[in-house]
Amino acid sequence: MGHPEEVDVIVCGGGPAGCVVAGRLAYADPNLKVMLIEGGANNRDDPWVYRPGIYVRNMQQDGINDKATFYKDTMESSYLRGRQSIVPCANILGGGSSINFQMYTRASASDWDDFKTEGWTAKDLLPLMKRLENYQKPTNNDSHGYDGPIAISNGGTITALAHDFLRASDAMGIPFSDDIQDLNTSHASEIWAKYINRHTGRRSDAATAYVHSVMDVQNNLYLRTNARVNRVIFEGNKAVGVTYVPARNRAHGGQLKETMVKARKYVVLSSGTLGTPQILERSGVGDSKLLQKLDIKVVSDVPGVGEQYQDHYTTLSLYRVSNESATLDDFLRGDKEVQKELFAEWETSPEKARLSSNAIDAGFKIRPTEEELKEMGPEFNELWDKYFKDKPDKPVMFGSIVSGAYADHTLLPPGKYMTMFQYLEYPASRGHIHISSPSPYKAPTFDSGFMNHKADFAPLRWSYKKTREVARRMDAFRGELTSHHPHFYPGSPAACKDIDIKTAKQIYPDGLSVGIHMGTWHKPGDQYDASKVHEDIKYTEDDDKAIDDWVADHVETTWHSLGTCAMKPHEEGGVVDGRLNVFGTQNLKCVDLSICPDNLGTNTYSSALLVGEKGADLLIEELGLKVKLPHAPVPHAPVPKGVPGTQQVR
Ligand SMILES: Cc1cc2nc3c(=O)[nH]c(=O)nc-3n(C[C@H](O)[C@H](O)[C@H](O)COP(=O)(O)OP(=O)(O)OC[C@H]3O[C@@H](n4cnc5c(N)ncnc54)[C@H](O)[C@@H]3O)c2cc1C
Repeated sequence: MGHPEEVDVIVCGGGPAGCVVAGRLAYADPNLKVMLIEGGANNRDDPWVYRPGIYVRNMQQDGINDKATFYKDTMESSYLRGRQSIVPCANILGGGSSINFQMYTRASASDWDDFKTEGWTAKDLLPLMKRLENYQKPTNNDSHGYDGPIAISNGGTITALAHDFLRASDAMGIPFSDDIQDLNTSHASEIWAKYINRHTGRRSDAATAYVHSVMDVQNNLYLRTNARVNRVIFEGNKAVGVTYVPARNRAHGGQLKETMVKARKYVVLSSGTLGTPQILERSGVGDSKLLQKLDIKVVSDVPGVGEQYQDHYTTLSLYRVSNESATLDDFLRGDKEVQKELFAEWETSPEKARLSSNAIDAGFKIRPTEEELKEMGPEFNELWDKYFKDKPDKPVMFGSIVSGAYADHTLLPPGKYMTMFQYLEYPASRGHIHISSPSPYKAPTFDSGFMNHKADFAPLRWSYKKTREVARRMDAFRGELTSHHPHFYPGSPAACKDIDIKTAKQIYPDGLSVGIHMGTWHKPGDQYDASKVHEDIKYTEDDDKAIDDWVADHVETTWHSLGTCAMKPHEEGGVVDGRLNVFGTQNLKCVDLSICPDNLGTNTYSSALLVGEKGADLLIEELGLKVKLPHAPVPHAPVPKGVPGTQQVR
């Protein structure tokens, strides 16, 4: 079917927010022509998308079929000891939801209230949070939904390591709770839920849920993939269409081959936090000084475009676990037999397969105690007083356990691992992204801003210590992988100890070299003793410095970019108003996580969907339509023989 040259609404970017907008609008009125233009490939029936357990592979960059765009800091950062950080972001239909780790969490109520925008309080948004969910876990509160298109469950399996982690966390003063995604809990642990349908064992991505579902039953949603939106076309300041180019320019020797599509009613930018500001700037909306320098005609002078880039920051620490532990390491290493077994298990019984999981089965949200606060230094305490003290629902850090090493296995010795993810939810640091040329093929100027505010070191240091104490108290703990920890002075009581000799000998029973070089290359850990009572490790100032250096060397994105087209007044650096209209333009909205004026304490897929639902409501209202509920039935990926073509809902 050929695509029309004019439609009613064009949605630029098929991430979670864009998919919600395009799908909801098209489903609301079969006569409304909606076009969704996505820079990456179609995700439909892609086994590297719908099988949950292979998500790690999506972070490989092979230059042929990349599912992500890798944004690299343009300059070396003095805050990262000269490093240039890399922020991968989705380049595929479904956006982050097609490649992400599928961890389900939600923002705290005060996060939305802090937007200070009419219609955006947590109370206003709660019905939309429910509307998007097909929640498949038992729960004891009324904040979840059951008839929406996005499935949330515990996946096919929960490892014993996760239970071990929860018990050890409890011993560290972090109580277990049924559900810490109730918008209020800020210090507790839980079985961490996943965007996986428990009936089908499939990833619950936004394109399958909102777009493929509608395209299966209606013909008014036009999907263009591998097409990069270049710019918005304006008549005066009214958006009347867009141009797009092939996502790769190799075919045309670098020449711009633009195709134009007209929009009778709206142009919606949903190209994500790093994509949307670039389209705005190429279209003449941004800081007039930058635009004039690049010879781009100014449509609206909005200096906030591309500013206030935010993320969450993570460091990962790796621990050895007992050889009996169930982990994904052999699968991830590429052991052919194990891969065959796990893929076969997933094919035959996806509802209980090990691959119907991300192996991230438990986690916690934490706030420091008064005692801990005293050790976190003046910069963080100032931030605490301003930001956290009066908002008891805001956690400072998240921590979660991966049953396996989230790492490049060629860099690791043999054996089994667990990874502690510790991530900072409300960093004070800020970055920016701006185009460096009017060409959509030229890399932008990007500064992630990671760690450029000193207050961000203390919570990362604190949570490293906290997760280390949890790890040491776990039954499966068998040492620290020293290469993936801070480099403390060898004589410090805080110095890491690696695998104990007994566990090492189990790995290489006939090995002749196990345990040699003790004290130089290998400082072995103590042999496992179930009766051991653990004392907290004491850290000196030098030890803290070692942790801070390690943070600077290794801190990285959690892929939770937001904030570059903030919803706040123009004079305060805002880009959109409360109805998501871009200042100084007509018929142009931004609907994705770029609109967040402040951070959200959550893994951000839930929030991207929510912003999409809110944007869809605003558009549907302005078009004089009504949202059609429930949404179109969500298809399987791919439809297996003898199984109904839709996912079951509760
Ligand atoms: C590797 C990774 C792991 C993550 N893990 C989790 C997790 O476990 N749990 C969680 O809750 N969240 C996670 N997230 C975050 C979550 O997926 C994102 O917050 C969410 O996808 C953001 O949605 P969005 O709609 O704002 O933008 P995006 O998802 O970034 O979507 C933007 C879309 O626009 C397209 N695009 C960009 N520029 C153009 C252009 N010029 N023309 C056309 N199309 C364009 C992109 O290809 C992309 O599809 C993860 C993200 C990543 C990348």
